[in-house]
Amino acid sequence: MSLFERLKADNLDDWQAYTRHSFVKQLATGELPEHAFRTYLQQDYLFLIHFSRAYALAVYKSPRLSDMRNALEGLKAIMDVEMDLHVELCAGWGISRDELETLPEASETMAYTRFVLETGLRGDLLDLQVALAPCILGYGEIARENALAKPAGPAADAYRRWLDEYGGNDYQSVAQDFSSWTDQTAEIYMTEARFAALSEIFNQASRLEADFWQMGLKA
Ligand SMILES: Cc1ncc(C[n+]2csc(CCO)c2C)c(N)n1
Repeated sequence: MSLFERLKADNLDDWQAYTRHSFVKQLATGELPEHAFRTYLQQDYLFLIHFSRAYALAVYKSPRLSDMRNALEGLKAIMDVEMDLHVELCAGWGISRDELETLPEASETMAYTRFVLETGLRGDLLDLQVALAPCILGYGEIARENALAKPAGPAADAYRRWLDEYGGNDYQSVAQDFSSWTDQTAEIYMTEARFAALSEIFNQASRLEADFWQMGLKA
């Protein structure tokens, strides 16, 4: 069993409150109001800026050169692929890259990103990877569970594009590689005594993910 599977099993209720959140369900059917998605995506752009910093911290916290390379690949995937999706979708609403960068940051965005950064700063690479795991593995799971969804309505194209991005083979292998990389780090740092503290980090990050969806819904 991978470390991720153990963490998920230990936090199943909070995990599903995140991955099966009504934001996700409404996105899959197309019922999600477009302004909810737009608010989410704009905040997510700011989120990804700080997530890039967290991956840069993962380079710094890497015990081996191979870990540094994995962290660097993750950093590049966010800055070269994922942020472009946001820019592309926001361009469809007439919002430029410059405007995205200067948006006021919501407290949900601040809470989640600074939690991840702080967890990485005070801990080792394994703590940081566990704080990143709900984000990276959750989106992979959400896209898989909704692979057959056919969103309807005015924002259907944007919702389909979003689901395809994370459901595609490229992203699915990013998620799989991240899980394997975390298992490799666990071989160095994991002890049974640490599991409870790691599970707490995983739980907090999963709840902050659910809050992030809720921020979009309440917009
Ligand atoms: C709130 C929030 N949670 C998770 C992701 C997904 N995500 C963030 S970084 C990353 C790795 C890219 O290789 C992925 C998939 C997101 N965008 N926003």
